[in-house]
Amino acid sequence: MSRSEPVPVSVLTGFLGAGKTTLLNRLLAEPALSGTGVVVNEFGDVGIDAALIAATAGSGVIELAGGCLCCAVRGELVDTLLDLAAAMQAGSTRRLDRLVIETSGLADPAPVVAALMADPRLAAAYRLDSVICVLDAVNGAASLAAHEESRRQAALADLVVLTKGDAAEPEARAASLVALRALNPEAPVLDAAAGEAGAAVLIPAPGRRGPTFARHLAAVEPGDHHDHAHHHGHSHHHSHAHGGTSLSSVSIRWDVPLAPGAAYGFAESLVALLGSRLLRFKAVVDLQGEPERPLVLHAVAGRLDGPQRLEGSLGGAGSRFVAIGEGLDERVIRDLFAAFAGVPRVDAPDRAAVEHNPLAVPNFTFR
Ligand SMILES: Nc1nc2c(ncn2[C@@H]2O[C@H](COP(=O)(O)OP(=O)(O)OP(=O)(O)O)[C@@H](O)[C@H]2O)c(=O)[nH]1
Repeated sequence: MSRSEPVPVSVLTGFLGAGKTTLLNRLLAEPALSGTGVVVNEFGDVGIDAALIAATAGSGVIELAGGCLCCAVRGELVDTLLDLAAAMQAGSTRRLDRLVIETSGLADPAPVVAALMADPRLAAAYRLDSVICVLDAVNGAASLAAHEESRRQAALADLVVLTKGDAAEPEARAASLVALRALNPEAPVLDAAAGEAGAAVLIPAPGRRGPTFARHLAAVEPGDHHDHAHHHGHSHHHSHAHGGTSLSSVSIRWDVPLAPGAAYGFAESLVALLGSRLLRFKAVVDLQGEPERPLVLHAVAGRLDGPQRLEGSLGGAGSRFVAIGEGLDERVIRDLFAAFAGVPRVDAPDRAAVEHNPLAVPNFTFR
């Protein structure tokens, strides 16, 4: 590809935990896709996906955490892409064959697509190739029914990759596809469980319909009462309010290596405490005595997946935990973590608990 030719871009979208990063890792391992760059966006304040992608594929990954690409960090995306284009042009960065932008699971992809198509500086350097939506065969129908973001992701897709077909009941898989078709009757569906989601996901077969201005820009029109606003709290907790529900994230960083039981126990307790209100939980954990094999934990839609391991250390960045859900109480989550991490917290609620506890030591008060 010549220096002046635009770099093809695929926007990889799909609801929280649908399997975007897992798919991307699989694609990046394909020899035909070795020249692929990645920009990954996360809702939580601490980035986890970049560590998972970098650890698996060893490719250059640019991380945009702390909000959704569609609003909170859209400006950062534009700046990042312009910087990358300038670096490729100057030859200080390897020329990419293609770029994948993995949006957060809560992002509306339409403004990202609009930025790529409408900004003349970006349009000169990049060419939007496809919008790929990852649809979870286990949780897809429920996500599409409950979340406007999920519906917009599905509606805008040129291509859908169905994930978790290996784990889904046939009824759940069929319901996900029916719900998809009601929103997007045309996009081809590749079934990852059937081995269909190879390099062709990013290198379109001749004849696969590409994105059109009209369709994408129509999807950007705010004609569907989509109310999308961010309210940033302090740096570890922010929310995403829309359509009457409020989703928020709580992020924890922890510098001291943890016992596997502490990390897993925290995750199990969080899932038990919050149930389906916990839309997503993910963690990379620096384990005591095993710095080269960090623990990876995922929960999706209130269900904890089996623990996984990374090969390679976290590079001194410490453990990171992110919970995303409805009505999260940051204080409760932090206290729960502290209990598993073995850190006593003598603060206001504990103090109240002891002072008002009928079993407390008589006349004991906090100073
Ligand atoms: N059984 C099964 N599990 C999968 C599949 N794809 C992903 N998962 C699991 O689903 C969980 C979430 O996967 P991710 O790839 O992190 O999902 P994501 O869409 O990137 O998540 P966010 O970026 O947080 O929205 C992990 O536990 C994965 O191992 C699949 O095809 N089959």
